[in-house]
Amino acid sequence: MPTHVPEPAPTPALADTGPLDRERAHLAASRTALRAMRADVEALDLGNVTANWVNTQILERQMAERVKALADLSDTPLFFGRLDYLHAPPLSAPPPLSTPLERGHPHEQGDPHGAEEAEGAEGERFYVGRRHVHDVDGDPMVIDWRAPVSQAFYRASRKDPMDLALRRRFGYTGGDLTAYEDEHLSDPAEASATSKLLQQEIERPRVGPMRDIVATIQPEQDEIVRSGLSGSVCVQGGPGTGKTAVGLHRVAYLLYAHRERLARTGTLVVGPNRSFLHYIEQVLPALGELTVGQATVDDLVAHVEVRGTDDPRAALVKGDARMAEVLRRALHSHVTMPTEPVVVVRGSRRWRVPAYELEEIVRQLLDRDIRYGAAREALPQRVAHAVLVRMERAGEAPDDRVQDTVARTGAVKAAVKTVWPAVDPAKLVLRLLADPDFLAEHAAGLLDEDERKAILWTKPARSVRSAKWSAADAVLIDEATDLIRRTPSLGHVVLDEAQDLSPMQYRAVGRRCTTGSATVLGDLAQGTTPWATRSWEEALAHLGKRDAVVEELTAGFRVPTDVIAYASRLLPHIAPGLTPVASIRDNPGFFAVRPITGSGEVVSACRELLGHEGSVGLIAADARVPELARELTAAGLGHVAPGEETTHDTRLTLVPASLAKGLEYDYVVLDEPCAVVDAEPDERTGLRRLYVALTRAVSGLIVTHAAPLPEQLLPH
Ligand SMILES: Nc1ncnc2c1ncn2[C@@H]1O[C@H](COP(=O)(O)OP(=O)(O)OP(=O)(O)O)[C@@H](O)[C@H]1O
Repeated sequence: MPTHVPEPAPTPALADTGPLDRERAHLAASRTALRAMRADVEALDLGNVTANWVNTQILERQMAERVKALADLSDTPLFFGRLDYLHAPPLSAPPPLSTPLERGHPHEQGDPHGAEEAEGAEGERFYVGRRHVHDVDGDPMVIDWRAPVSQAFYRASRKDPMDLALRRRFGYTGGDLTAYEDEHLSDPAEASATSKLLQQEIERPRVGPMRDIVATIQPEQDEIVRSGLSGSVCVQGGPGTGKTAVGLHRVAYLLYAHRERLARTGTLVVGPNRSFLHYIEQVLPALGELTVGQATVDDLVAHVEVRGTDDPRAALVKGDARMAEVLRRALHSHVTMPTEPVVVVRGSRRWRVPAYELEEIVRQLLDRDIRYGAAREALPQRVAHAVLVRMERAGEAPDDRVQDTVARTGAVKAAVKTVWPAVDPAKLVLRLLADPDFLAEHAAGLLDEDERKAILWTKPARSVRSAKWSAADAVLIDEATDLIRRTPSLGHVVLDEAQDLSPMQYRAVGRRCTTGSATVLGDLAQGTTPWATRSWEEALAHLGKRDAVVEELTAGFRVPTDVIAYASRLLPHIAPGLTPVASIRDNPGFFAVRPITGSGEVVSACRELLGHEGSVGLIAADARVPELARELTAAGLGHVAPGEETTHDTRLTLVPASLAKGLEYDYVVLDEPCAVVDAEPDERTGLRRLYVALTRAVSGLIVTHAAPLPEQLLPH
């Protein structure tokens, strides 16, 4: 959470302390009301609600979560905006609400705006905040930012005032309300001005993990945040355009609007690595959402222990979508057509289903779009049914219990075992990677000889346990697992830094939201894997979300103008055709490119930047990290690794370039661009890695280099 909120610059409105005092009084009253709401939940006697032990446990857990969600965090403003409507807002459908605990209070149920009249006779006034707060009579004091009535706070403009007489933004210092800023959007005489509070929020020094942007979501971001649950959205956006922020706020919005459904099906945020997930993990809890899962793609497919690595060539082939077909063929090759009849003995009679009829049953199952495992389970019943038909023809009247019994007879079981054997997904992949003939047979027409050679193990593993599985192998096992048994689908998945996923990884994520929707976030220019996404259309097809709407964000909230202009010199070489980011930061930031003669000067640059407020990152090619760590330590500069907590005294993070993606620091020292480029297998990937590293700074960047700079960075 943010630990520092700067004092807003005085605005004309500040001169009049009367209104500010009234707003402070409303804040104090809202805090009291929130405390009362919390006390109400704590005092709930569950014994009266349910006599069932399991239900009590569930309710207790929900209650604990709700109590947590109702916490009044002293440094988090309870509301950040006020809306005075000219007229009563039009009625719109309320978001569906479920259990009393989720609803929180009966007054949240029947209120179509997400708010009743906030201040009765005073008119239609709403305070917009992180969560809904009501007084003892159930009248709303703060409206959830996600409620329909709050939308005008984000979207209203002079062109479309959305019936607002006034939009007021509040400025805070710590938890204290210290400023406000008014816009009378319907007043043609009032000139439009950029919001200073918005600018201050954007330029606030970064400390610690990512924070929410709920007070300053921009209209184009809000459109994505509030897009419906049924559709998938893909957001292409350059560094710092708020993709991650938008994705997280979208989950929060969807959880509000479809709480019951998503509580049942679940939501998940997928990020590139642990340090990134750690960086973003506080955003949703700060918005009162505690139930969203977080995982890397590797976590999702963790069927085996990953102890091996692939060379890029092997990883490229293993990640190719053609592997899905290879696996499908290999799996189905286990099904053999029956050559023997099944003979079931019951009492004195023998019932015989001939091979050709069994073959017909097997063919029907193969033609149906059902999983291998489900078909295998259906087969004994089908065979038993064929037996029953014969019994009926012979004048018997067997019921369904007889069919079950027949399905369990040794004869039927033995036939199923031969015709449709159980397959272990890891063993299937093991055989493909270990047995050249098996691979050649099922990859015929799909993979050429070189490709097959690239993925075959030179030293074939003997067993699933002893195999040195790679991350790409685990994805193959996940695909095979899904071919055998359908992976359950979640209600919504947010996929961040998507551009780095292989087609097979997209498929792995896609099968976790087959019946749900997805928010896909990424930047084609930041793709640094050998299989990096070339087009969103293609990626969405692998994900199974062809119908997703692709949106582009181009306004940059992170990187200062000079720095983004410098980094954008790389764009024609790494992603021609992409729109460069336009920084909306007022502060031009600090930017220097320094030729140096030794690592000591890198340390000096860090020391210099630590003289400013906020976090500092030293980003370097992975191989240079140990040497730089030694230099920093020798110079007495404490530092942490990404994912580790910075402290007041240790604000410096030493970041291997491979982990910089998605992260940001107030000030960055970028060590030796050439080394960052050279560490990658090809120049384009190297330049993309450099682009990522160059775009992590919020307030200032120093590039230090002893070797010449990559020529693509020189002015054209
Ligand atoms: N509307 C906004 N108001 C204030 N800050 C914002 C807004 N949108 C984004 N930001 C801030 O800008 C910074 C960059 O946002 P974010 O990390 O979501 O960008 P990104 O597009 O995911 O970047 P990258 O491509 O580098 O991963 C964050 O500090 C975020 O909080």
